[in-house]
Amino acid sequence: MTSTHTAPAVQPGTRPPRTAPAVRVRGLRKRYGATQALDGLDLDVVHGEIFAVLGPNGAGKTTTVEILEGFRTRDGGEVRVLGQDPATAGRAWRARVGVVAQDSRDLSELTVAETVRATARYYPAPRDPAEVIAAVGLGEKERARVRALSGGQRRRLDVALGIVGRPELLFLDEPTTGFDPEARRAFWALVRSLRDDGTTILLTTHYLDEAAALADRAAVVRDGKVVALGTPENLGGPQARTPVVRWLDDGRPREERTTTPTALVARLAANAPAGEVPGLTVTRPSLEDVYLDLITPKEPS
Ligand SMILES: Nc1ncnc2c1ncn2[C@@H]1O[C@H](COP(=O)(O)OP(=O)(O)OP(=O)(O)O)[C@@H](O)[C@H]1O
Repeated sequence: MTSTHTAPAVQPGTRPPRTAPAVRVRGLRKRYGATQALDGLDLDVVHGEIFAVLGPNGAGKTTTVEILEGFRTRDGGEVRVLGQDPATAGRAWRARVGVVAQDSRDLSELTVAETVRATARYYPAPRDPAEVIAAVGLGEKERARVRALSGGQRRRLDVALGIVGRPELLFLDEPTTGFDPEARRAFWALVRSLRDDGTTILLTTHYLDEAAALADRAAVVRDGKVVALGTPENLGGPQARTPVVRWLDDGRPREERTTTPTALVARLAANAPAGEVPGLTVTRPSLEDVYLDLITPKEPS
């Protein structure tokens, strides 16, 4: 059972507006043995936006994010994160970057409050640990030992540890895995409040509704390359969201994409026996439909 909570706004920051991109990646390459994990990946993340990286298992999302975080080496390509190369950037740079990695950290004997306070000490201008604990909905658990937390609560602690240093840029790698629906919505409110506070956020997620709800822009990665880029509404281009009319013609399935589905349905109805078109449906592709289409390898025509 998860406690009810709303995400309070994080204190407004006073960062100056920036014109340089927060993240700039050109031609990123990484190979593990026979696997070409990244194959010339390009990415730009603008200051102050929530940017989602989408893609199937093994597409190269975590490899990309960990190179940007300075935790993995690259074989080739240019990378700038907050103006520096993460491969050589020092401690001052690291203090400006927040990381919520896929794997939970193991600090089992400490309490939630001790863990967040200990992490805050590493940063020059941390957020108030108590406020951060409340913001992630762990207020009632601050005296609990980390090992006694549920999986979803531990994930929220990961988020608290990622934001307590008041990062300019926050990496969230599949942050809501294991959250119940209410906790996800509270987390989304928290992420939006961080963005409104001026934090740039790079998010990887398998939840298309999460990307649609949060992202200002999204990239779809497949086979180590970006195959589509845009806002959640226009990803895949205008064609991708064109309504699809499906019906049965003498028992055989038919479908047609059209910007004037009403006219097509009227034509079909006029020709149908007794005016009923068998198996008729009209659907407007969702972000999930567009995404699944983008990641499906196409047969060469
Ligand atoms: N340390 C490693 N050693 C060998 N191969 C690796 C290693 N890390 C990743 N790979 C391979 O590189 C490719 C990209 O992996 P990566 O973890 O970046 O994908 P992902 O998009 O994050 O996947 P997921 O959605 O499953 O987290 C995969 O084929 C993976 O098996």
